[in-house]
Amino acid sequence: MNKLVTASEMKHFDSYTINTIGIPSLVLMERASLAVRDFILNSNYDLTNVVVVAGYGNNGGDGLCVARLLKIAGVHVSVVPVGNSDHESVEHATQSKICQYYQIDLNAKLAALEHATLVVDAIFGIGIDRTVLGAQATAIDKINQSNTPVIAVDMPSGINTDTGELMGTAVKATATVTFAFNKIGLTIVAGPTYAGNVTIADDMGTYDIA
Ligand SMILES: NC(=O)C1=CN([C@@H]2O[C@H](COP(=O)(O)OP(=O)(O)OC[C@H]3O[C@@H](n4cnc5c(N)ncnc54)[C@H](O)[C@@H]3O)[C@@H](O)[C@H]2O)[C@H](O)CC1
Ligand SMILES: [K+]
Repeated sequence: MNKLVTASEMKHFDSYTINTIGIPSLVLMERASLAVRDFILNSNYDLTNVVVVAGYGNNGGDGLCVARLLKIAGVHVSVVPVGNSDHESVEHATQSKICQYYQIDLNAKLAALEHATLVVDAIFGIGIDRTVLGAQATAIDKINQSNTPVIAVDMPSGINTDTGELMGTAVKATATVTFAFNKIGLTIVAGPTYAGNVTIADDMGTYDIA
């Protein structure tokens, strides 16, 4: 039975894996993104036009990595950036630089959702810590209005990792691929409804220091 973790427990396992054991964060990001890519490629979703909606943290970094991996697999994919680029994480910047070598549109507009056949939600993961407002709330509402299948990266954006509560608004995902361990917030309150079918990518290599 896969354990259920909180955001802080997950962050503790991540940092132990990265800083003590020595698996680089970009390696974990690549393994997480490969799990999302495999889930998508092994599914029956229409991959004619995949749109990744990405924040500027590491959840967004995963989204950029997924976009690259799908492009390499021959999928037509574009990225809609959402949020404040001043808050870009180091890993997100690295993934953004890599994507530029694969001719991926990293500045698509939200209007791209009107023609998407599949949406990848990479706005927020376990780092969400306050009510969703502004550009991120607009993006989430546009995703929900698009009536397009949505694959959430790690968490449906807007759902609190620990409580399962809506942080103002949240992506209503068709399916969620969550990393290493299941999250408490995916199993209670609004989590199950907004997560859809949950797949746990439990072979990430993230160390479980019980
Ligand atoms: N567990 C693993 O093995 C791996 C997890 N990864 C991915 O990293 C994210 C967590 O990334 P992080 O940068 O800590 O946070 P987020 O990307 O979720 O959020 C970004 C950033 O946004 C700020 N924020 C929080 N709430 C709000 C809000 N309501 N409005 C605006 N901004 C907000 C806050 O500062 C956050 O830091 C995890 O989910 C995985 O997807 C690794 O990449 C791969 C391995
Ligand atoms: K997400």
